[in-house]
Amino acid sequence: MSSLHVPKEINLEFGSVQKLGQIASDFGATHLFIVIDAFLTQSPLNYQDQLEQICRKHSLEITCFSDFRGEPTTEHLDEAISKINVCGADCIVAMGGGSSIDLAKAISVFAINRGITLDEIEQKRDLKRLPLIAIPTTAGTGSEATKVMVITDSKSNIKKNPGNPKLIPDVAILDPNLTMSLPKHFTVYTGLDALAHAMEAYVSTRATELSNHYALEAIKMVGEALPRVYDNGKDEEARKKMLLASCYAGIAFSNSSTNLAHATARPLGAHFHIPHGLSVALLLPFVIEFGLEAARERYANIAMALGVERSKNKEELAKDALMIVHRYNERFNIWNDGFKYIKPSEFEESIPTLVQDSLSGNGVLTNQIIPTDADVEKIYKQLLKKVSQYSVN
Ligand SMILES: NC(=O)c1ccc[n+]([C@@H]2O[C@H](COP(=O)([O-])OP(=O)(O)OC[C@H]3O[C@@H](n4cnc5c(N)ncnc54)[C@H](O)[C@@H]3O)[C@@H](O)[C@H]2O)c1
Ligand SMILES: [Fe+2]
Repeated sequence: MSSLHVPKEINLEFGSVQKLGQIASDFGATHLFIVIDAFLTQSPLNYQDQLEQICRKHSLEITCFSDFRGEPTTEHLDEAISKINVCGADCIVAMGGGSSIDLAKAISVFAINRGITLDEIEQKRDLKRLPLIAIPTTAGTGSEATKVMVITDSKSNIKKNPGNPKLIPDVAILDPNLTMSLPKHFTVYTGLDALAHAMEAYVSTRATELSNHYALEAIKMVGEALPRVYDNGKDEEARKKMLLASCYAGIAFSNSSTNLAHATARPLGAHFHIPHGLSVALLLPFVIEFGLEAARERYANIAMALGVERSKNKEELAKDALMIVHRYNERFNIWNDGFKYIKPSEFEESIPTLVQDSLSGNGVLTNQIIPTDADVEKIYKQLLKKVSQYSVN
């Protein structure tokens, strides 16, 4: 049976952030705890001021939490919980990329479940949380529509990603205006993350008819819009398409799964502080190569969604899907950017740990072929070889 978990409401339009006050009032909220990326509170963006104005019109009290940088950790979460315990807000709003939305998801749970641990969240069927409204400002994670939150445990330095359908935000507000300021490099990192979500969801052994629909639509939209937003960040139509693609890709993987590209990328984020989208983009081509034979027909369909001519045979089409992803990495400077974070000798020494961390979670169990330690080691070595070529250029 195919079933689909999605937010109760998704708004997609330029200017839709203006609806926040009304949406929160409809929940009966009186005091919003706004988790906002620190960068977005600064001039010239001043999104915090904009939110305050929108909320004032509806007589909503607000408390902002923006004391965090980078991807969220349990330390950030503890600080936020201390703050919300004092102000007593009754609704959480997230504005930012996946980092802000995931932190907001965690706050919505930990604010009313004293003593719960990240590991317990996945198992708890009747998980309660505060109402949650998500406003993404990157087009990549789709966290506004997913049941997953990614938080690094500050003690173990492991990126944890508990999933529970109760974590899906109640409302997603997709306002493409908010993504127009995203710099080129984050535009492609996050855009390739969305592509990876959709591709991995589509080739997963947990894929369903419903998740496949969202996955293929997302792949098609990324293929059309990502090169356009890379060339011109002010292309409004393409920005809107990327935001929708990211949301669809989120729905796809949240109702199917991600796979080996995410399982191998997560330790790169934790050990080398590589931005999430970049770490996934660096590994995706090698992971596709590993699974190409086993999921040939699926990769052929992906190639067609990316616009490759249908007259080719399945084997050629599947290889084209791989070639397109390699081409994106060249065109969007992914290898060069990867080299800024990966120092070859340090990376080589870490490979055994990276392999162990990738295989320690359940992230590889839905791969068409379950990889061995040696398979994962080979994937990291392929990446090392590739970025090493850039060190001499
Ligand atoms: N919950 C999920 O379903 C899910 C899925 C994939 C990834 N993730 C997690 O999400 C996090 C990454 O999120 P992300 O890729 O969206 O990046 P991010 O939220 O970390 O933001 C990346 C950078 O972009 C900046 N930024 C954000 N919006 C901007 C805008 N409109 N204009 C200018 N700058 C802006 C931020 O300040 C930050 O420096 C990681 O922790 C990753 O593991 C979660
Ligand atoms: Fe991702």
